[in-house]
Amino acid sequence: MTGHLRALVAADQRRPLGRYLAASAGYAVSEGVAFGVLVPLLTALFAGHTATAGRWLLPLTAAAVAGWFAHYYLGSRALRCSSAWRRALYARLGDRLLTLPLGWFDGPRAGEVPQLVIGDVTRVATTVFLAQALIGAVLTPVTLGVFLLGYDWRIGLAALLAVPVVLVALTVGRRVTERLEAAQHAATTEAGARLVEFAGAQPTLRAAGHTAAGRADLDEALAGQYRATRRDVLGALPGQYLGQLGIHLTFTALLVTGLALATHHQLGPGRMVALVVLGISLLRPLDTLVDLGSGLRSCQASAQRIAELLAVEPLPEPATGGVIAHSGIEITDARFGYPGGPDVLTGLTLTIPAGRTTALVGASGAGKTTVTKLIARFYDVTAGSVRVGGVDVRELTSGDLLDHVALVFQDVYLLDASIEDNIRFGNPDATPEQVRDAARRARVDSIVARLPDGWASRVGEGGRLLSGGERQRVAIARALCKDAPIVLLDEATASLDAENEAAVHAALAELAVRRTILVIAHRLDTITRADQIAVLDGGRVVECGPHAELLAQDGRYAAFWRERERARGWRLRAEGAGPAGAPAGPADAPKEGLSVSG
Ligand SMILES: Nc1ncnc2c1ncn2[C@@H]1O[C@H](COP(=O)(O)OP(=O)(O)OP(=O)(O)O)[C@@H](O)[C@H]1O
Repeated sequence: MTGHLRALVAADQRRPLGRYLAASAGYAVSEGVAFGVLVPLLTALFAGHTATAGRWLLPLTAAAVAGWFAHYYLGSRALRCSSAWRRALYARLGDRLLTLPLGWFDGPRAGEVPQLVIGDVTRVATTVFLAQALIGAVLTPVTLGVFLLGYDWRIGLAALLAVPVVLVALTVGRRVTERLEAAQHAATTEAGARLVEFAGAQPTLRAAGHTAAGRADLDEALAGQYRATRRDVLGALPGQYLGQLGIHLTFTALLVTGLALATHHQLGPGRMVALVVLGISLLRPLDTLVDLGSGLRSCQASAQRIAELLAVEPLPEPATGGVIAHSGIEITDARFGYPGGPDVLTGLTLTIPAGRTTALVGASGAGKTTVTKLIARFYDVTAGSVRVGGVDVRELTSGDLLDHVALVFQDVYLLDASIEDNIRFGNPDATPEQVRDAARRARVDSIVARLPDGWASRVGEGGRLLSGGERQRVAIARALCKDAPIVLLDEATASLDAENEAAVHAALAELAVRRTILVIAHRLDTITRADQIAVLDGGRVVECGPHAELLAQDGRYAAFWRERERARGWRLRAEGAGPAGAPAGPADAPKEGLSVSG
């Protein structure tokens, strides 16, 4: 066991695993001994010395019985070691996932978690079985080699010289097969992906009347898969037979050596046959050895992925954090950039007063979401500070910070559970009355009224059975249920129908009572109702104040506002004059400058 694999064995598992490996070694040697004893037994039998042969039967039987018990013991031990290792890895991964910086889940590795937990852990745990097979494939031939050299150095030497030849033949054959299998696997994956894409695009393609579009890509991928499978089937055969050819040639060479010795009366026929059989037995496990090589490489790759995740450092935090004195937030001269990227915030300063609503506006990519993530400490600023309730977030425990903050994302993720459970998720200790009250205030009760099973209706994975606006209302109810004094909210950009729009606004108004709200505002209504509006540009707050004050400043915000007013007027005219279903105008077009919709 090497490198990352060894590093994944916990201290308390080392001893039982060591015992298991030692027992595997004992078993492998005893197998070699049992084969080795066959030689004097067969020699005596061929020579007609049945009494001598009978005497050799005793150690042979003893070795066979010991081997049987060892095999049984190893089987149950392997299962126990493997499942204990799997449990320990799950526990370590679970602990690590709990302490990973929240920002990690934003990054490219987050998508690998299911593969890591399901595939990689299982693969690493099966190394226990591979290790036993590996030990057998090495130690049994070594033992046989020792016996063979002791019985007849010439046949022993011939068999040992054949080892590298057979190993090279098997390895080359295996490489050829693996390369072809990899190409075939890639082609199959590609064809599968094209098929899924083709199926997924059907509604769009049919709606646009392009039923044949996308078919060419799919046909090409299927043809590629057929070609790769054909190459694999035809090309893998020589690869597979190359190794076998090596073994057969070696068998012939051993037989010729034995026959030559027997012809020159240097070896009896019985002994010659027994030694040749022993020589072949020495070479057989090499096939397994080469097979195990590729299995072991994939286990090591899995171990490396797990080790990399376990090595991700949590953000440092104190054992006992400071005391959050109020629900105001101060961001001072904050700089931040995502790993490997340019700075998104370049010295941002913003005071978010307690109990008030602050709207963040700015062009797409200006860093509005990033500001909320720094407050919830998904990441740490690289310079400057973020203070919540007067305390730097780095001096708070993550538990304390997240107890005070509720997050309502734009792409709300709901659990595939009932609406009630989804709301309770914000506060597992909430009473049924508190849950219903939060739901009522977030206008979720009207959603419940139209669902077939009422409160018990499941919302589907991610909440797919609800509309975007409805999902956000459930998320607001969840935040109300949590009753955190600070709410960070990314308003839905999706266009909402009139009922949802009104309900979301009513829910937001409930949320704003007594709470500090930082809202990434996309709607003019939300912006104008905010106590203050912070305009982000170039990684800084360039203007901050109430709507009327910012308009009076006649700066960036005022320019944006005039633009929106013009767009709204244009839209009203277009709606009044245009044909039914005509585009509504710039209000629905991709936004330039500040990101809001009217
Ligand atoms: N996890 C991430 N890793 C790397 N870069 C990121 C990540 N999240 C955001 N960014 C980049 O940081 C910049 C600011 O992104 P952010 O999401 O904060 O902007 P935004 O103002 O909220 O934009 P929008 O209004 O479009 O949501 C963008 O250039 C974005 O590409």
